[in-house]
Amino acid sequence: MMVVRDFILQMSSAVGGLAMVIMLFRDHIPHHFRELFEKYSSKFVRMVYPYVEITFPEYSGEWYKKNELYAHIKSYLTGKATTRARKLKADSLWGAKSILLAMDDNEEVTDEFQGAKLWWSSNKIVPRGMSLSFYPASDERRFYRLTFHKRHRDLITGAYVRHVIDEGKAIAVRNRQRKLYTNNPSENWHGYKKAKWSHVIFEHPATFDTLAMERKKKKEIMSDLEKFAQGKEYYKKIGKAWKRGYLLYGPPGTGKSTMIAAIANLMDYDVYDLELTTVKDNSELRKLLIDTSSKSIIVIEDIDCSLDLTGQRKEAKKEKEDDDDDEKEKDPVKKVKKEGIDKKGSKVTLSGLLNFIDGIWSACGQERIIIFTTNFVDKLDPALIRRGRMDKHIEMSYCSFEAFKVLANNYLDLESHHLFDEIEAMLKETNMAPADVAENLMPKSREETPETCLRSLIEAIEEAKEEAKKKKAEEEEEAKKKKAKEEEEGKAKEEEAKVAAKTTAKESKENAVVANGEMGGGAVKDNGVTS
Ligand SMILES: Nc1ncnc2c1ncn2[C@@H]1O[C@H](COP(=O)(O)OP(=O)(O)OP(=O)(O)O)[C@@H](O)[C@H]1O
Ligand SMILES: [Mg+2]
Repeated sequence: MMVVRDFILQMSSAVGGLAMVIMLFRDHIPHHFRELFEKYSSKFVRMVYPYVEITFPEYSGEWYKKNELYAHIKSYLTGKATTRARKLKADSLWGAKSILLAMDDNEEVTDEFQGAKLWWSSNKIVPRGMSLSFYPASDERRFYRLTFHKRHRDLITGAYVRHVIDEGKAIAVRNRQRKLYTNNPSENWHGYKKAKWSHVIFEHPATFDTLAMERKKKKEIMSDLEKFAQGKEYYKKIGKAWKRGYLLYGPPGTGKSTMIAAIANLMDYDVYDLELTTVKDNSELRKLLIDTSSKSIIVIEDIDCSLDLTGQRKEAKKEKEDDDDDEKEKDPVKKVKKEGIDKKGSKVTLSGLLNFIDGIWSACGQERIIIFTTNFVDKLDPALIRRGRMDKHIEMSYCSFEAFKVLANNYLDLESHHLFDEIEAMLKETNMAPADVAENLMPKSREETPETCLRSLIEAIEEAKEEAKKKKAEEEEEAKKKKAKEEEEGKAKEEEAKVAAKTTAKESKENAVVANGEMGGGAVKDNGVTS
């Protein structure tokens, strides 16, 4: 069949060549023959070449978004190429057990579907004038071409394409390595390494089982996630984009990052770790968003430190700084500092970020979770974390006894121990982050036993308790001093005010005397009384 098609292809190109020659002499053909000629020549070509071609480009749309169809076809053809293509390209997947063999450029494989034969070819368009280079050009355009007989048009454009997509998706899931992405600075969005995101294989071992947290809270989060994963139809019904926002807040070392890894592992999602400070402006932020895939978690860690997101209050401060501009112009050091900040700093604004989370752009792509983490939830603008944007607020707290038991089980394989009661009482009185508890529970040498680890934890809690006491005493002392100072300042101000009032009274008296003296020297009123 392949030979027959090649023959037909050659024939049709010969006919095309003939048509070209005729076109050249077209002007010499009498006018009334010309129309007839054009009509029948195209009919003739269609008769001789009864095949239909569909192309599937790698990038499509105005912003060259990655075409998901292309990715599905690639996965689908990976299976076919391994057994049928002559020229294969080994796609290495870091961390994968085996290499993936894909069709090389300009290679062709045949496929069959319900008795219909079809051909897939892998192509690329290299822009003209491109010099020979080992690396692919940035504007190289890749695409797959599907060719089939026109009598199978309905079958291929309907059932077959659906079959390719489903099969491609299934193959992708089987070969899938979850990825951890981070955004590239926009200077790297062009050229050979053009990509908005770089990735490594996601291999974090944290799970909800290993997460130290109260069982009830854990269960609640897990069922929220499961409900979300099954919510496709529900979100459609309520007219909401299929995404959910989580805000994880709490002191350092309480497991916020660990929780993100556990969520990714539970949901089987990719993770996009967005470094906001390298995003120049809102438009870049939007481009990054549309380049993320479905079934993913978009994370912004330490959101309070990432940007100036406290909104209006900071604006006022900025205005004040602008007022000082004259002064800065005079001081060269201040001037350089100010210009440096203006040029380097990210111009992503609060409203840009709000749009990123739930603007109309956020609906492109589906099944996405957005997670913010912070140590200082009170610092954030309420607009940023209101429900609907950050749907679920999760407090990651200091280690409770229940959380400790999970850690003891993880680190020491202990379900119970006679020291547990003591630890329970101590943890009630002292705040200690799970990270610190975990560090103490981890045996550092062969000699260490569960008992010694628990004892070292008890010591650490005692130390932390002492430390907290000392800190509290210092704070109280500081507060006392501050109060005394304020009182002293208040008294001094009062004294100053009294002195000032006395001086003013004295001065006004003196002025009155002077005025009287002047009036007495000559000003006589109508009634003859001097004033
Ligand atoms: N709740 C927890 N369950 C299990 N391990 C924890 C938990 N909290 C902390 N850890 C341990 O402590 C380490 C630090 O935790 P993690 O990085 O998740 O804290 P964090 O809350 O993200 O801190 P930061 O606010 O400083 O980013 C982790 O590698 C993990 O081993
Ligand atoms: Mg963290």
